[in-house]
Amino acid sequence: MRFWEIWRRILSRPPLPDRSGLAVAYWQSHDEELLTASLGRIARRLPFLVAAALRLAWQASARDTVLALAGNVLAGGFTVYGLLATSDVLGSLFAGGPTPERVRAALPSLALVAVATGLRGALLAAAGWAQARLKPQVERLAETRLFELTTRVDLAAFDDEDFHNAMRRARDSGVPDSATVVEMTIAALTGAVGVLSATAALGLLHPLLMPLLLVTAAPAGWAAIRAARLGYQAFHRLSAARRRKFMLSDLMAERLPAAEVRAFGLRDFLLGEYAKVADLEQDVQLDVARRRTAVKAGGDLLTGVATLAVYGALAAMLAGGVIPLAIAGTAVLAIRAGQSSLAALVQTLNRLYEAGLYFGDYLAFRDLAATRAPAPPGAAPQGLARLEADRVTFAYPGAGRPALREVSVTVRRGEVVALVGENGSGKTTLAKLLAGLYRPQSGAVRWDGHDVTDLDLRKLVSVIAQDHTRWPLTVRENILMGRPEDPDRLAAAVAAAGAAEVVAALPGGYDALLDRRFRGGHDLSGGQWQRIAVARGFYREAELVIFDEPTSALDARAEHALFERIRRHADGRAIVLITHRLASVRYADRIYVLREGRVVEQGTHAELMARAGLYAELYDLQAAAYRHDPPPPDAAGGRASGAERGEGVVVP
Ligand SMILES: Nc1ncnc2c1ncn2[C@@H]1O[C@H](COP(=O)(O)OP(=O)(O)OP(=O)(O)O)[C@@H](O)[C@H]1O
Repeated sequence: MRFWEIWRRILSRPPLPDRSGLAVAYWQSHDEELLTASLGRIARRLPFLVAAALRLAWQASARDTVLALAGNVLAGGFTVYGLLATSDVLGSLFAGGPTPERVRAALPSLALVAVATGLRGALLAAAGWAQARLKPQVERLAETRLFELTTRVDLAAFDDEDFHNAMRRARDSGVPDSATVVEMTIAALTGAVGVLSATAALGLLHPLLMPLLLVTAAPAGWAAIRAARLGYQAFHRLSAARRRKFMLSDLMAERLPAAEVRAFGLRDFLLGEYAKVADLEQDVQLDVARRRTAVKAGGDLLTGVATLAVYGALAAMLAGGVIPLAIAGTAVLAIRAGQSSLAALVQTLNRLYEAGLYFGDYLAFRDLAATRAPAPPGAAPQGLARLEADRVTFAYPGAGRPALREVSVTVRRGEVVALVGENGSGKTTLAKLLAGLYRPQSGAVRWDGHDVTDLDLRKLVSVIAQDHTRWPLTVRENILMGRPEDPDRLAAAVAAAGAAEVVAALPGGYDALLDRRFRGGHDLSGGQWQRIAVARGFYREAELVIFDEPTSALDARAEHALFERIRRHADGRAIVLITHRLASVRYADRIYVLREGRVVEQGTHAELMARAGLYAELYDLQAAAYRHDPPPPDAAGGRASGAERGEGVVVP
């Protein structure tokens, strides 16, 4: 009574110490449904996981899968054969007559035992070799499939926290465990064949012996499954915490944030945040270790009791004359062989079950990602005459309010269309919708009348993003971005972006590696990086080119030159330009002014100035700064008189 009480208390889960509210912090997600799934439901899931793993193995290498499976099954057949031959050996040895006679009579069966053991060993070795070859092939296939999906899902999936958590689980554990599941499936099959062989041998010796072996299976099986489940629950509970830990470790140990960490004295703050997450992780892991130990001890104890009962039953059968001594002797061997196969099987099932849960995450992520993958794009349009956003509304996943509401804009071939507005007004979001990177929740973006979601725009759109990626590649690769090299076009794009002197100054020129983390790597200034990013945009020769703040890091001369080139670049293509430098949009064919996700004004510079609205107000503020004027009266609401407007003002 007392034992059960103590054990029950060890197994019960005490509430985790909530250090600074981390256990319920916003980034920590729980999937209650998975955590509370019954053992029965999970056990029903195993065959599905095994089938999925074998399918993956088959696709990775059919030959190695067949060899691994067939080798193990055939080896099991030789186990039965060897045990039956052993029974004959014992029968001959326990028979009456002089000892040399009995040994001689046992020799043929002994030879058969030796042959069966040798063949079994050879088959297991061949199967083991096939299994070892299978592992890296399966892992590679699983990883390739994952990255095929992560690079295909729509951009909005990356703004979704649930998607991120699922991706992290699939990547960190699902992929390595896909190979483990395959390995354990084959090992479980080997163990099962071993147990079945021993059971079959016992059945052939005497049918009553058969159930005895299975009695020892129940407690160990229970303990294995329960322990695996505890481990998985801990992993799941820590999924979001681990993601935050990785993020914090990047902030503390990566080159990019290193300067700000020092400049802002963030060391103690970051270490403190890290300690909170690490404490939580440690608490959960210790809790699981404690409960796993209790489960294992209980399982071992019950297995010992069951083994005692089995040998007791065997002794009773022998004493009662139900089985002869030779059969009892072979039965002991068969039970021992069966038990060691059973122990291996339970261990394997334990690992299979545990890895299967993570592999289940991988499969679930693949399904989830497949639902987030856009339909295969249709044909690529031949050119572009008119691109139009028609009353588009778009909200980011989980965002309270839409970033764009009922926005309509039009860009025609040969035009430069500018999007202006204050921070957060929706310019970048609109540009991404125009490029077909996000899908609007209502309304449509049409490319010559066709919805962009039905078109393959990959070769027709060039986006020079505000937060462009600093690819850790060579200068050449940074500009070509996987396109074939055309030296003339490369030189023209680099010149147009004002990047020629950047390339010339780098040792190695186009072949210079732009990543200081590698030996011989270089880094560029913010403005130099921006020139490379602009060259990347020019190189693509797209029908639609989107420049999102292309000059934010450029010096005045480079900025002026770039806007001139952008205007020239519009010849034959459509340009969307996002910038806060309003002097540079004066020559745009049309300007759309956004405020809180809506287009509040549109027209040419002259029309918008005459309208005396938001655009004119922002323009005057900038112009006044360059003229050293005091800001126009009532800068927040009204604006200066028409005479004060910046038509004639020289703004760099
Ligand atoms: N990935 C995202 N997930 C959720 N909300 C976002 C995301 N990106 C932008 N937003 C929100 O959408 C709104 C519009 O952002 P957007 O980047 O389009 O503005 P913007 O006009 O380009 O601003 P800026 O001038 O500062 O570049 C903002 O309220 C912003 O907080």
